[in-house]
Amino acid sequence: MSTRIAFLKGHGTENDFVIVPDPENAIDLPPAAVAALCDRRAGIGGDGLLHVVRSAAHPEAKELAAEAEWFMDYRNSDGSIAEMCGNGVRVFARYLQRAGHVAEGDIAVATRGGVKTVHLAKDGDVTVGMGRARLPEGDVTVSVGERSWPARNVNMGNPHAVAFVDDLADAGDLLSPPPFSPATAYPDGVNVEFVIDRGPRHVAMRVHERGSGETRSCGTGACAVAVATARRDGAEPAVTGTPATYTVDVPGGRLVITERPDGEIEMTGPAVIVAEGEIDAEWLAGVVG
Ligand SMILES: N[C@@H](CCC[C@H](N)C(=O)O)C(=O)O
Repeated sequence: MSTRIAFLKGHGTENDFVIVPDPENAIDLPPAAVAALCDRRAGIGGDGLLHVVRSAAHPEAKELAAEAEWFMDYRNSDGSIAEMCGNGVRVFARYLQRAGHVAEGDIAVATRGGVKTVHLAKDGDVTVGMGRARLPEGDVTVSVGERSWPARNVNMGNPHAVAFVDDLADAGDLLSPPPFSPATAYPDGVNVEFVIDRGPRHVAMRVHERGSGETRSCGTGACAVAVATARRDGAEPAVTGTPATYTVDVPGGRLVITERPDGEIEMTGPAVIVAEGEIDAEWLAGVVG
């Protein structure tokens, strides 16, 4: 009889994740295993995978264990590692609540982008403190086919290029990563957001995620978009002393993002667990080879 591995499936604004609870870090998840699990036809399907591990049991998070009991070992659907996932961390917290590992209120989650505070109500939306944005200097351009746009370089722990376009359809089918220049701007690749205005402090975006392709939402991307739009609008909370709140529509829903005068960014949106089941460990071992 084959061993079975528990999993859950969840999403935040339709940015969907395979969740693998593994408190003691006992499950081997090489990139090929992650890619197989995230495969929408031959696997479970997801934009990424949330490996749920106690910080003390993970070499990358051990030193954060005193601050945060749980580590979000996030992987993109191609198996690559990313520093942070804003929708993922809200879904991760929702899972911890459902599993009885945490109660309502504020909880700390360790990520490769540092410890994040997530506010969990019993039901409803989940808010996460995303930290501060960094805005590296220098002009960046992104392209789709023959068209190019200037983009704002925003780092939310992970890299983003934010381009304002006339129409979200201008981004085309986004079946491959939009090329960018200069090549030195993003040595580890980049998430690219295409943005249009919808109204005062209200925008809509599409995103091509590094390691996952076009997704229906990206939390770090929505924060990057909010910050880039605020700067374009001349809103700089650190200078004005007034928080700036932007509504960001994504294909899978809506996120609300506030940048405070101290630079800290909060993002609020839904986080839902939709299913749970078991992975056949023999199948997984077979696909990894
Ligand atoms: N969907 C995520 C971002 C996931 C990581 C990204 N693809 C990267 O490689 O940086 C989010 O909600 O932030």
